[in-house]
Amino acid sequence: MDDINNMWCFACGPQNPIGLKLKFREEGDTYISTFIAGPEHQGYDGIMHGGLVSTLLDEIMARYVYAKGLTAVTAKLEVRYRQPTPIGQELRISGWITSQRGKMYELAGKIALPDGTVTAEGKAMVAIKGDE
Ligand SMILES: CCCCCCCCCCCC(=O)SCCNC(=O)CCNC(=O)[C@H](O)C(C)(C)COP(=O)(O)OP(=O)(O)OC[C@H]1O[C@@H](n2cnc3c(N)ncnc32)[C@H](O)[C@@H]1OP(=O)(O)O
Repeated sequence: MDDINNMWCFACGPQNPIGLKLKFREEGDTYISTFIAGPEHQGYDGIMHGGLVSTLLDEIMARYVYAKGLTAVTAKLEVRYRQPTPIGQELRISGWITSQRGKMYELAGKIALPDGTVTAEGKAMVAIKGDE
C-alpha cells in the first residue's frame, strides 16, 4: 500500500480522474473534509447515492488513522442515513476517534449541511495492519 499507488485512492487520490479528490485538515481532535456532490454522484434525482455517502464516512474515519502515520484498513462500517444528502450543497464531513484497543481503533463520523443539519452518521472499526 505504498503512497505512489495510493495516489489513485478513489476518495482522496489526486491522480484518479473519476475520484472524489477529497482534501483534509485536522481541527483539534477532529478530521475534516468538504465535498459538493454533483449529478454524477446521485442515485435518486437530487440526492447523493448512499454508497457514496458511506464512502465519505469510511474515508474520513479510516484516513484519520492513516494520517497519524499508521497503515489502516476499515474492518467494520456502520452508516445511519438520517435524511437525504443533497447534491449541490457543501457537505462537511468530520471524523474522530472514540476509543482504541490494541490494533483496533473505533471512530465516529458525520456529514452535515451548511445549516448544521446532519444527514448521515457513521461508526467504524479501523484495524492497523502489520507491526505498527
Ligand atoms: C496519499 C494517499 C493516502 C491514501 C490513504 C488511503 C486511506 C484509505 C481509507 C479507505 C479505507 C478502506 O476502505 S480499507 C478497505 C476495506 N477494508 C479491507 O479491505 C480490510 C479487509 N480485512 C482485513 O484486512 C482483516 O480482516 C483485518 C486487518 C481487518 C483484521 O484481520 P487480522 O489482522 O488477521 O485480525 P484478526 O486476527 O482477524 O482479528 C484481530 C482482532 O481484531 C478483532 N476484529 C477483527 N475484525 C473485526 C471486526 N470487523 N469487528 C470487530 N472486531 C474485529 C478480532 O476479533 C481480533 O480480536 P482479538 O481476538 O485479538 O481480541
